[in-house]
Amino acid sequence: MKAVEIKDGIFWVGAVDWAVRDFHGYVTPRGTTYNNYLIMDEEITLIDTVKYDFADLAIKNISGVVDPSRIKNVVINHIENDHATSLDRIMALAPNATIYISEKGKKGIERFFDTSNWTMKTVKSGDTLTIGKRTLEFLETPMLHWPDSMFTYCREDKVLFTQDAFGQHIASATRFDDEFEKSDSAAELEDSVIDYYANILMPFGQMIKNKIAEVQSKGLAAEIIAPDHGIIWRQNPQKVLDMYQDMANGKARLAVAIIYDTMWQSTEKMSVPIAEGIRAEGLDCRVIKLRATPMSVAIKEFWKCRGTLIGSPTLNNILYPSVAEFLTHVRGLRPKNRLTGAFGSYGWGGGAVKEAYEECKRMGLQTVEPGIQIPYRPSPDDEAACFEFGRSFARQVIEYHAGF
Ligand SMILES: Cc1cc2nc3c(=O)[nH]c(=O)nc-3n(C[C@H](O)[C@H](O)[C@H](O)COP(=O)(O)O)c2cc1C
Repeated sequence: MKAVEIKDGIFWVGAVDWAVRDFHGYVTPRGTTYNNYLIMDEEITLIDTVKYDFADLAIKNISGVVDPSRIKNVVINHIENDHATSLDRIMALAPNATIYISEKGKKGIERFFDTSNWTMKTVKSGDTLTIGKRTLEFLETPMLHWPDSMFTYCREDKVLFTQDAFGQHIASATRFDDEFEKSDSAAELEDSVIDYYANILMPFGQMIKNKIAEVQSKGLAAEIIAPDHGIIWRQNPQKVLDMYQDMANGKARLAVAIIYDTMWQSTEKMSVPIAEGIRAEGLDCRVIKLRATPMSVAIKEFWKCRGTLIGSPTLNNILYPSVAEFLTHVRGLRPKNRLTGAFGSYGWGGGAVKEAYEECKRMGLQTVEPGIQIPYRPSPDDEAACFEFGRSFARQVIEYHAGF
């Protein structure tokens, strides 16, 4: 994709990665993009770089607008490998450029490159850089989602460059929200925003709320939100701000996810009447077998639903490994405002359901107890009990949801 002007004199000069399917363990069925931006002013300024193996593409895009040796400033909003690892290639072309970066970003970038010949200036919230007609203002956003992270705001054009925040893993020939909604759909864009938030930003809800408030209180009104992945928000930047605000407030669907695994299908057999019980109370229900589903999809579905039932057989007294992996992954994401329960089949002593509850409580999630455990194969009576368990859980999810 060639450079695309996103506002007079401001160009997207990134790269589309159509092929990536595993992004540090996160499944990206639609690939992704590494966005960076070139501002053509008296001092030509590059905002972020791209993942190292896309450096040639990005440099080609920059060269389509200007000779890269003329870049005067490089702003690094985030040092993660997919955004800053072609910085050496840019600095080789523009060795006299000055890098603007947060203090923590500087310390981090020194772990990636020999920076001894580079000019680096650290910036903090409120610092500004005048590049000609335009002034850039920096806003540190620590832990959104790394300690070094910051936003850069172009005052005159009202463009907010937000690195990973408000991004999505979508490779597309379209660059903007309005274009993508026409070529694909608004629903797909929304789902990608939720997917990204659930898998990357879930732990940082309170910080997100604080930062959105800070952006508003500082009057950094954004006509364009330009993230480092996926689609750029120009038609309706408020939409993604509202979505983030809602998710940070714990918004969820009044629905239940059944997330399970099974060795010999008994736990799976239990999931059927449980799902029917949930439906009998009028709730939507998603059933997800872990080894048949990418982890990031299971996490997204967990996050979307107000209630989740964890299903696991007992293996050697404990949780089935894929279920344990899922719960460990979710624990790191520090979920809030979700109701949980557990079920499973066992042979003799059991143990998986007890462990599932322990894990949910360890995360501080509210639980519905007891769960339901069936020795070996569920009988028709057991299936009836599973149906009632599903109904009862759904009723409690409805009650719990009313508190939001
Ligand atoms: C290798 C192996 C280890 C097992 N370990 C235990 C155990 O420690 N405690 C127990 O109660 N059941 C144990 N079981 C029995 C299973 O939990 C039981 O077969 C259960 O019905 C399997 O549920 P599933 O069909 O959903 O996989 C074990 C089964 C296998 C295959």
